[in-house]
Amino acid sequence: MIEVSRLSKRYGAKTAVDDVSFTVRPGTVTGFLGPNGAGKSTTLRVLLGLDHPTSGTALIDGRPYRDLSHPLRKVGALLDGAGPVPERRAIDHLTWIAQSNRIPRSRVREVLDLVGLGDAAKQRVKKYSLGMGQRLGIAAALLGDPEILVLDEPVNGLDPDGIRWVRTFLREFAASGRTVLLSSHLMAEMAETADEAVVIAQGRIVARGSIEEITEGHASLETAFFALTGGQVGW
Ligand SMILES: Nc1ncnc2c1ncn2[C@@H]1O[C@H](COP(=O)(O)OP(=O)(O)OP(=O)(O)O)[C@@H](O)[C@H]1O
Repeated sequence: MIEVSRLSKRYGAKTAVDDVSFTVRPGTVTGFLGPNGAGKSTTLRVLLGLDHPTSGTALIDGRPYRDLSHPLRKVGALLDGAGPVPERRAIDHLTWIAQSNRIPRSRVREVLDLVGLGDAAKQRVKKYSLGMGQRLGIAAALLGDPEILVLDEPVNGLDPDGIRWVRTFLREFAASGRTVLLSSHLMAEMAETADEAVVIAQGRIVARGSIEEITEGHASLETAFFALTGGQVGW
């Protein structure tokens, strides 16, 4: 369970996240939606202990990320910009993460097979396509066989096959009773993948609930989104 409660984050005079509260329940895929600059990445960074909140809390099973005894076994994360060293082979990249987190080496092969990179395990990461890179990021998030996945824009750059693969994977992951929080700019995709959504604009929550609740009275999740966020440009 993820519980964000009255979370605020200011950078100098700029309020990036303003009194944000929401929960993400096990067994669901929850979409985190918002225009550019809305505060999604900031919220996820605080949740993952990469940044300190100005006030409020972001807890994972009742604890801040930094207090988890085996963080990778509890939460797997894919954030923008946290890529592997391009010269490294994929298998070495994952082995390094596994070893530094006391995860058995055998798990590296498992996650590579799980994301469909088994045959490309020994290629250098710089030879990977964008889609392969995203799969490798998801493989890294899965190393600890976590109960919770937190993914920032996981389908960015993926082709339709790749997008469908991520969707099916996340649906199955949640169906097994685990928890998924993912941000995405792709409304149609989010409507297919998520059960619940949290919509943020200018640092504040403007809607949360099931996709059906948020879409009610609108032609689609996308039109609901534009109505809720004031049709801000930048999408
Ligand atoms: N380190 C920082 N210093 C100053 N301002 C920041 C910092 N990080 C984020 N911000 C500002 O906080 C606001 C929220 O940014 P954030 O990256 O969380 O938005 P986002 O919803 O993830 O947007 P995007 O979809 O573009 O990634 C933005 O106005 C951004 O410029």
